[in-house]
Amino acid sequence: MGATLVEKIFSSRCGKEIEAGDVVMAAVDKAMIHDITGPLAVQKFREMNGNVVFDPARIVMLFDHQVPADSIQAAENQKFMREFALSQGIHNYDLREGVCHQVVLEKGHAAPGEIVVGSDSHTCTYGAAGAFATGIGSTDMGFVLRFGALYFRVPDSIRVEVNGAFAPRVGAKDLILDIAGSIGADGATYQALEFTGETFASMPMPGRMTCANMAIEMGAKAGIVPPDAITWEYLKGRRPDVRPFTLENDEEATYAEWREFDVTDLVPKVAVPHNVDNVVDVEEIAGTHIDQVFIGSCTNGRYEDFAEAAEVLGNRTFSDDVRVILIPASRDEYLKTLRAGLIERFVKAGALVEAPCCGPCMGGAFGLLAPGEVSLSTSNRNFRGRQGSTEAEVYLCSAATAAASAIYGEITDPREVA
Ligand SMILES: CC(C)[C@H](C(=O)O)[C@@H](O)C(=O)O
Ligand code: SF4
Repeated sequence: MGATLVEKIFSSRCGKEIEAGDVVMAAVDKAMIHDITGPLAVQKFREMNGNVVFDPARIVMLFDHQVPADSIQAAENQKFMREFALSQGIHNYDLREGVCHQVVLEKGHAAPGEIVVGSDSHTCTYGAAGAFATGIGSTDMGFVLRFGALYFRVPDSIRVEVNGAFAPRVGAKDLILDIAGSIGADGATYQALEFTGETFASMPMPGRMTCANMAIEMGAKAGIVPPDAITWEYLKGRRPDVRPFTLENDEEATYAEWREFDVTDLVPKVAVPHNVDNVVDVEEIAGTHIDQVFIGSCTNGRYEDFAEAAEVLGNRTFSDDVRVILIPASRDEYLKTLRAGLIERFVKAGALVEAPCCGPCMGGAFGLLAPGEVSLSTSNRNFRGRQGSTEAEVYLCSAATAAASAIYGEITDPREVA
């Protein structure tokens, strides 16, 4: 019998043949905690009589949701977490690097075949690097901090096969919105999405991250892209301890479903309020007035997103009627964007460029919307209240669509901006 990628990973980690549906105790390679969920996980760890963490080198701690601290409570949480890291000898911790998921990948904390957990739902992003990565709750994380392992019910997989080449100004975000629209916000609950086909095989890492990131928006436990030359190239220098090896699904693997997409005729897509699977072609809602544009987050806050936004912007400026907030997802991405001269261009065009953090993505630190306001955002969630008032609206799109719309103050098809 053949195995899916996820079954292969669990079989290899558990040292015996594992099938979807099996419940196994598996060791984790890395565990990620952040400023918001970390304190509760530490509390749970202590309640389990935790004194010393299982392995400080396998814990990654990052601050991103409320940085710099935006309230006394946030400052207290961060102080508490810093002290915990120091007392436990956790040195993979940083207060300045940026959005946790981007930083985990950049620092090589996730590699093919590894099992990585994080106390954040978008931990599934690391499937872009061929890892089985999933978000867990704080009680589970307390257990992981203590024992370095966790019970998993091995998910079955939906094979998402994508073929064709993208048209100009159409890319990974449009694809994953299209997939979310078709699978539905709960269409992959407790399953894994295995992203295959020629489109993924030629997709650079940033696009793979965007797609794996949004697996959870369909309810999936994980999203995974089979590791290939692109993955190994990305890991070069980040993971000197890992040598390339083959990790692929078997021809005869059993999938819960097999879905096929072709991007040849794909057009820019937008998820309209208030659900991620309310997906329409941009032209259907072109002209919708917007108050704020956010380009950033673990979904689309990478240099490539800003480069595309800059291409669309050209020598224009952003509309005076729109607050344009741009936040590179990490210091590395910020520096790349800075060195390319894009930050200066964006600032001159009227944007606010902030230091790496989650920003307005979940209506946390800043960039909140007033009742009746409309946001166009490159992030991953648009439910009511996500970016401020429950009476506000959030639309989700690619960086190209966000930039085009920011120029005109209304939702605009990026293909129309010559
Ligand atoms: C704060 C955290 C628990 C949350 C998550 O788990 O995803 C956040 O990152 C989000 O995107 O909503
Ligand atoms: S950028 Fe948004 S989705 Fe990503 S971790 Fe931060 S709040 Fe969650």
